[in-house]
Amino acid sequence: MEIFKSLEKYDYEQLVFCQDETSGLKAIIAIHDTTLGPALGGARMWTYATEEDAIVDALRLARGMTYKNAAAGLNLGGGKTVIIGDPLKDKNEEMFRAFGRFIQGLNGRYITAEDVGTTVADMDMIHTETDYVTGISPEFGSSGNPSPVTAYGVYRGMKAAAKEAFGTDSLEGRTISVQGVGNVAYTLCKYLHEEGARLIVTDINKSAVERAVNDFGAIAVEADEIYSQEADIFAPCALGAIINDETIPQLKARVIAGSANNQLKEERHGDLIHELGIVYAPDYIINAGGVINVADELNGYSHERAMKKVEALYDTIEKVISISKRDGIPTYIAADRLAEERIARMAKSRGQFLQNGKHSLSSRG
Ligand SMILES: NC(=O)c1ccc[n+]([C@@H]2O[C@H](COP(=O)([O-])OP(=O)(O)OC[C@H]3O[C@@H](n4cnc5c(N)ncnc54)[C@H](O)[C@@H]3O)[C@@H](O)[C@H]2O)c1
Ligand SMILES: CC(C)C[C@H](N)C(=O)O
Repeated sequence: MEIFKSLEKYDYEQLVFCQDETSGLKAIIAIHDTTLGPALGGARMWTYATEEDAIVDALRLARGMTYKNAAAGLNLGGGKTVIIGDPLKDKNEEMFRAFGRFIQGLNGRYITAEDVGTTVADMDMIHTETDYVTGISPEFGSSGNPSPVTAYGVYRGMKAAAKEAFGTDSLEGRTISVQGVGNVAYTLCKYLHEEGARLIVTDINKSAVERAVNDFGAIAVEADEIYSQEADIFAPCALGAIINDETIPQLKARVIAGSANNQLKEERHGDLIHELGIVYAPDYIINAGGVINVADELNGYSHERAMKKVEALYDTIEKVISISKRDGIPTYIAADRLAEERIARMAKSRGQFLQNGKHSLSSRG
């Protein structure tokens, strides 16, 4: 892999390799763009088949955070970490503390949080070494687990997308197929069930499926059957690249609205679903609830204030759909425009982020 070529492609600022033999830490921090502020993005722990896969994932996810944070109106840039390892077997305290020291070494250019495979407890361990971590335990004045708030944002965004497709935002009686019923999707299913939606779920983790079946009367299907279900809405809430050449022909849903990052395998898949008349709620718009919630810690966390902002993701999805219709472009391009225009406007008034003093994270316990 030609690393500098990969960085040049989307103008990444920095790629940091973190290695600590004692704890087994092997992590890659990608900082995409700090025009709007320090790069905030979660740390994903995953068993990557190759180091190249890990680098590619870190880069893709970091760029996604630049767009997510910009479109959400946050004064934050985009970054992400991948930690190479099995979150069920390879975690230890020294690993997260070593990672925390690497973050501290970046002096505020990167702030971390949870992502797939990491938890509030992991963030607390990182916090013993650095203040540049969010989503730590509420006892520190922090916002805790971002997943339920992400779920609320997805629920709100899904309603806005449903309004476009069906003329009403009520989800009562709608059939919604949910791929992956982990941290975010469990709470999403709760909202949907409470509104009277019919749920079809799948997960490679059988106990996650059982929980959704028992708690919400969901119908369980095999992992590869989820795309072809007779559903009104498809909610991808597992991993990325699931909208692709194999899955698009199977889809019957008129709306795609879920929490997973990087849902389109390639941009052309966004064009394809647009041509098919599917209303696609762009991933980084609809799943911004978690980052909006953790970012609120930088102002001294208020759950009420954060939830108000997350509620407004309904309006952001409506705005993206209206740009898409006005300009005759797919929603993923409309979302990119929203984010890019904000970054360009701010770039005129400020250059690269510099940590020039303190922010309110420094005053936490
Ligand atoms: N947690 C957040 O606040 C947040 C915020 C924004 C975006 N996201 C994104 O949302 C997605 C879900 O996040 P989460 O925190 O709920 O993660 P999670 O790990 O708790 O849940 C993901 C679930 O998907 C399942 N899964 C994995 N591969 C699958 C497959 N091929 N088929 C079916 N199920 C599969 C896993 O077993 C797991 O139960 C991720 O893409 C994440 O990046 C999460
Ligand atoms: C900052 C975090 C809550 C990030 C979250 N995992 C996301 O992808 O948006």
